[in-house]
Amino acid sequence: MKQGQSAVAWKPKEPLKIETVQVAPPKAHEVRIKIVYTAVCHTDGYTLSGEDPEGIFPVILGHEGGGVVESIGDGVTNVQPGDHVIPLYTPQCGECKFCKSPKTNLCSKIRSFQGKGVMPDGTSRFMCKGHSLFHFMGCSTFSEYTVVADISVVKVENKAPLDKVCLLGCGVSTGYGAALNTAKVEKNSTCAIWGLGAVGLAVAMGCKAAGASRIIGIDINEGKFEIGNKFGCTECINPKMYNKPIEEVLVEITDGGLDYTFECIGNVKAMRAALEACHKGWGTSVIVGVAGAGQEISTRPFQLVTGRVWKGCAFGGWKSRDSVPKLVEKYLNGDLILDDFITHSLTLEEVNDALQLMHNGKSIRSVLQVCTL
Ligand SMILES: NC(=O)C1=CN([C@@H]2O[C@H](COP(=O)(O)OP(=O)(O)OC[C@H]3O[C@@H](n4cnc5c(N)ncnc54)[C@H](OP(=O)(O)O)[C@@H]3O)[C@@H](O)[C@H]2O)C=CC1
Ligand SMILES: N[C@@H](CCC(=O)N[C@@H](CSC=O)C(=O)NCC(=O)O)C(=O)O
Ligand SMILES: [Zn+2]
Ligand SMILES: [Zn+2]
Repeated sequence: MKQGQSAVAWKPKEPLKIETVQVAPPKAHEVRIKIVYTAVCHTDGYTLSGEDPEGIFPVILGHEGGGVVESIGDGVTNVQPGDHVIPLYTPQCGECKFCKSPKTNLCSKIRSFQGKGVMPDGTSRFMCKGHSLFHFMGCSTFSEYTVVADISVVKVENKAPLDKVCLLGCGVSTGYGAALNTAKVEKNSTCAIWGLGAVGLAVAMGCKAAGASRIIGIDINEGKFEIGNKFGCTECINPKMYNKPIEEVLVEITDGGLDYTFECIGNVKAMRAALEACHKGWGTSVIVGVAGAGQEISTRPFQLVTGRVWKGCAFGGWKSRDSVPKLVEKYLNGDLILDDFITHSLTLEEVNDALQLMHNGKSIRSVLQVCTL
């Protein structure tokens, strides 16, 4: 048993509490990790808000982490103690029908357990004050020690700074992959991105890398425009500054609509606007944002009949264990930005401040130091 500090979400909507948590040893095909850094993603705040249909409490949130393997269970061959690793909320078993298909990255091997907040044997490794705590997205990185399935973790080069590459555990990989893998943005194409948080900015980075000629950032927080331009937006607009729907504005200023649009907020009205801003005949809209419980998308079917395509992705469509080390390498070679996403460097004790900064639109990513290497 290992004992360490974790930020525990005892109930929805309540501040997280730093608690001493007992973390059981890894069972077969499990890995216990000492988390060194974790970032805070909008999805952590979403689940804490009580809007996640799969939200379950008490739980240790966090899924954008970097750490060092502390111990491994029987049968683990892909990592060993001392390895630097990134936990993966989208695992890759390599054996299920999803993993075998080149069409998706959604491994199904342990998804049902992950959604129930337990390890693949149906139990938790976390205990606090006599209570069992649930795992979150198969990662639970707001914790000094965590246990994950071996298919949910990948080794990265020791020289990769964990306070930066932890961002590849979710937001940056997601946005970058949404542009490159899901939309497959082409050279000289036109793109628009709703929501200039880390995910939307990473989409912009992907669109720029693909050679898009016009990348329009759309956000109600004009404080995000400067960083939007830095990540490749050729212009940024605030939908509230127009007296007609933003999709109409966009269709007008782009000669009939965009080639690719991306929703990176989790707002179903923005999802509709993003679809309807697409060019007739070929425009593709990618849903990346996660909408709250009970919300549904709608549009006139005519929008699809006339050739627009509506799709979405999780973790940017990356097959996780194959791709994350390559993204790390890209970062180390200077071909992928990570540092500029980090607006705040805090500690695990300051996790509630990090959540507040996110909700107030003041941060892109806060990276929390959980312990020292
Ligand atoms: N599909 C997937 O695999 C993944 C999905 N997600 C989801 O992606 C979304 C974005 O995540 P993240 O970048 O971390 O979130 P952030 O909160 O950092 O960014 C969202 C941005 O959208 C802006 N915004 C809010 N409402 C509107 C609106 N009506 N119109 C235009 N802009 C708006 C926010 O403004 P303000 O600054 O005022 O808040 C903020 O700048 C979330 O829904 C998250 O859950 C995240 C990771 C993976
Ligand atoms: N639990 C929610 C859905 C949440 C969701 O869509 N999560 C994304 C990742 S968001 C990361 O920050 C995801 O990977 N989805 C695919 C999956 O299999 O979960 C709900 O029940 O609506
Ligand atoms: Zn996330
Ligand atoms: Zn699989």
